[in-house]
Amino acid sequence: MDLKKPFPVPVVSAAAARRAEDPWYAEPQSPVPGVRDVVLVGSGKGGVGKSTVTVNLACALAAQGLRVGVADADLYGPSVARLLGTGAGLAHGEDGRTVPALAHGVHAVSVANILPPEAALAWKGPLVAQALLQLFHEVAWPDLDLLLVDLPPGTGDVQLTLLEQVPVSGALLVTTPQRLALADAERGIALFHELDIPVFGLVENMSHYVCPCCGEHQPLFPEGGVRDLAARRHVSYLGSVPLDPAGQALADGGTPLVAAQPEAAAAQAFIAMAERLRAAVELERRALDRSPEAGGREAHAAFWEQLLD
Ligand SMILES: Nc1ncnc2c1ncn2[C@@H]1O[C@H](COP(=O)(O)OP(=O)(O)OP(=O)(O)O)[C@@H](O)[C@H]1O
Repeated sequence: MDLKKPFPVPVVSAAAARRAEDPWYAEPQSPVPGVRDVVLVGSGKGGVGKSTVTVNLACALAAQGLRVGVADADLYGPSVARLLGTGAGLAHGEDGRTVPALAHGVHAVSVANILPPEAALAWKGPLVAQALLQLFHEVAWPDLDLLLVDLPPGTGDVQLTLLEQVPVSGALLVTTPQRLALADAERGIALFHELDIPVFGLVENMSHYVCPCCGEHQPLFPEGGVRDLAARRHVSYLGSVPLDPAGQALADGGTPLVAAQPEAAAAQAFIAMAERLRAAVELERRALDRSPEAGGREAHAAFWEQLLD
């Protein structure tokens, strides 16, 4: 490969290019059969714990009685199957559709289950879109209250494709407290807001360490940045998750902390966040019920503003 040549990836995604040509462009959105709410879990940067947060929130929501699924849309680094311990091979129904794995009360499918692993990294625009939509329409999802979608980090083609083609109830963003991570998280919020997708909140991960001897909270980075970002961009702060080395070891073995040690400080943080997320999804539903048609957007925004005041 000639490294002096520009890397042959378009700067603007295929979806964004279409959008740029025609500001009114919108692909038809087809609902995911049987799924009530689709909630995206995003992050500005990679490695901030987005997949860890996704599977632990899913386990917590399932333990609270919701029917929950996780769709791993992280084409470039799918890790949900590993984190839930579901392995790579999935069954297929008589109609040929993939049947999600069930682990810790959570139904899960990863792009890694559907695609040959070597293919995904080399894919661009239309193929990415095609693969993603398979995840929603060629999977035999059972009836679900909530389908959490683990996105790749950043604000790229996957996000735009999903937002154009799958009806999404809202999103949450995971970040660590470092300033670089915060700057990218802010871009993520901006993308969702620009596309009128409610942001249910910010999750602060690996912010502190809880001493196992005395229970003291020791901050690992400068404090307050995530809360400030949430306030500045008018989104909820869903809470902070401590760095938990034991949880990390469990995750590597395919058992989410919430399932293995629900009493651990990090697990308790996930459980509390799951309750806040549930409440936010319900509020969004009520807001939509009040303003179901286009043109009711002001009523919808007013509803949220009133709650955030
Ligand atoms: N609170 C935590 N305490 C300890 N380890 C954590 C915590 N959160 C995440 N980790 C660890 O950090 C690593 C990265 O987490 P994870 O894969 O969830 O990040 P990610 O944001 O989804 O990454 P990417 O999107 O780049 O694939 C993993 O090894 C995970 O176990």
